[in-house]
Amino acid sequence: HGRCHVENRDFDFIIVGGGTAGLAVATQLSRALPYECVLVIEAGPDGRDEPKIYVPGLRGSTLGGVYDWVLPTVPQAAANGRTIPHNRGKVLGGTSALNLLVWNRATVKEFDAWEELGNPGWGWKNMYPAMLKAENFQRQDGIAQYGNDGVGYGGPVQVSLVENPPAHVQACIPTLGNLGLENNLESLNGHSIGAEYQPAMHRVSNHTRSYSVDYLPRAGDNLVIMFNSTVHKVNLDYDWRGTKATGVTLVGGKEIKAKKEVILSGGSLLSPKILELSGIGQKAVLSKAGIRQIVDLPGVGENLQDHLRIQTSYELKPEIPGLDVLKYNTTRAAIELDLWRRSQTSLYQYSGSCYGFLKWKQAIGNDEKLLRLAHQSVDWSNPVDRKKLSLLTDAYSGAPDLEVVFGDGYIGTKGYPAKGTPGHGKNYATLLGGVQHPFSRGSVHINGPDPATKPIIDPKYLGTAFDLEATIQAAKYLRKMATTAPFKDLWVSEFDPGLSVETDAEWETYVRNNVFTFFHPLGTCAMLPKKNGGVVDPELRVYGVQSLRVVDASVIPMIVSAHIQTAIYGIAERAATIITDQYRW
Ligand SMILES: Cc1cc2nc3c(=O)[nH]c(=O)nc-3n(C[C@H](O)[C@H](O)[C@H](O)COP(=O)(O)OP(=O)(O)OC[C@H]3O[C@@H](n4cnc5c(N)ncnc54)[C@H](O)[C@@H]3O)c2cc1C
Repeated sequence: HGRCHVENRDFDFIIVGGGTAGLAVATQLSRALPYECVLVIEAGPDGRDEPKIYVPGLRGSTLGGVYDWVLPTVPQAAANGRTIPHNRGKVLGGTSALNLLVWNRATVKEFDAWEELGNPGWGWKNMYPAMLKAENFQRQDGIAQYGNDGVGYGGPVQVSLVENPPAHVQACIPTLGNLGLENNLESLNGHSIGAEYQPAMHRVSNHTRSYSVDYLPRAGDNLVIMFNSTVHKVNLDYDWRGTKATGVTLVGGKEIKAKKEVILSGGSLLSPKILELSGIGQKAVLSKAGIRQIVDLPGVGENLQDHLRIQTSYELKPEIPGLDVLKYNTTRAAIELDLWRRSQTSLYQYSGSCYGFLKWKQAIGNDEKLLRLAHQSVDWSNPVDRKKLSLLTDAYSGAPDLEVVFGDGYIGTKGYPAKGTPGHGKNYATLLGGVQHPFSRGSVHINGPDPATKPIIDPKYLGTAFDLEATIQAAKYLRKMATTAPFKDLWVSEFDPGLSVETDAEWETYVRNNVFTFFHPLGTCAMLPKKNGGVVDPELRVYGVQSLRVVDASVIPMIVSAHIQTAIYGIAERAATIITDQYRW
């Protein structure tokens, strides 16, 4: 078109944040509305030529670096005052450029819960096809790890099962089988309970990360991206008739107009910040920060939910090959990277893991204590809590309570042992446990009027009696997995926490010192009725403001039992359909 140019002062749509959801919604709008100009404003650089991003085996190496916002929580009282860092992508693709590649899906009843919480059209019936649109499932030769149902074809994000899992990952299905969990070959079809290999966002042709930037080749030339540009706030016009978003102001003062809409896709820890800096939010938060309130919206930055994670780790027998060798042996790492570059079998192409999803009863037998604590931990006035409780107590909900992961390499909270310390030069397997529906609910708010200041993040980890006990039970179940064949025959010693940890009190201490995040913060601009703390309506429009939507993980009303990117792509796809229907003539 040529008429849509990055130097323009006005666009039809401005998308704030070129991340996971942002690039998906922007691309789909540009295709469906070819006569409109769509601008994506991304705070970070392009990054598509960065090996640390596109080599699957280098995943994790960007955390804490230049492509990461690094947003720490405030000290978490119930986690012994520890601060837990939240990594967030500050680069094209957002957090999909930094994440650990897991591609899985939550269950039918959980998406139906979103709908039942007051959001017509957001149940499984609509979310499932929207999620499938994002993906292209690739079957590799000779891989029988997945069946047929539950995967999509023809979408931009390339997903596949990964060849040659290491021995300790291969032990997953038989070990969980010996604990009574059946192999589930179609775990992405809304019924995830079982033991399963799941796809990774991995392009088979050249073994690279596939992520939200893979939407862009499908975009029209009416889509324009502005890099290294941070939005300070949304510009609002307001009078007695109401409030309307008219564009954005960048850090540095430049203003850009949006003739139709501003769409916030800054992610769950940064979209609330943009709303608050614009004067949309809770009175007390805004006045403390010295921001004049324009729209009173108490839900902004509240309802923060996340998956609780705990892990145990095992030093592998010397004859079991592991992936930590890439950390301690630079010569071997260089050889493997060279093999990867020449498209030959390499440790750097490996990007998968194997999982179990369970109800508590399957994991621990007697779940009475946990259910009792759940009843005590619920905020009965909160519909989201009541929904979580009903999924937890319904033995037939099909919504798992516990996720376990057979991870490759050392991924404990201490970090891989430094050179010269005990444990260096060894290979490890890490088992991870995730509590799927914790009851603690936190918040994220601005810390003053300066857009350069990081937000105050308080997830209140382990903040309820249920959350603490559930995390302890998760940790104990990991030990049970580790001591079950065939996994038990692969290791020589338990590195974290160490087999001396046995009593309930010892496990509690371990959990408080090591509880971590699965990096799934969400819910901070929740799609809920306003009276229930909602920030956006079922069309993702911010209450009380015309022409302003939020499209990212912030709108998720209730956390679901899966890694959340498939749900985020589904949200972006649905948002694009909703917006297009409004503007197509
Ligand atoms: C270490 C880690 C591992 C993970 N592993 C997995 C996994 O394996 N599987 C899975 O499903 N999920 C995983 N997740 C979670 C998942 O990746 C994220 O939930 C998801 O990518 C978030 O998408 P989003 O669109 O909400 O936000 P993001 O993708 O974070 O996008 C937000 C974008 O907005 C930009 N932005 C923010 N503020 C501004 C501003 N003011 N101006 C301009 N631009 C701005 C940011 O730079 C960013 O590009 C992981 C997360 C982390 C951190």
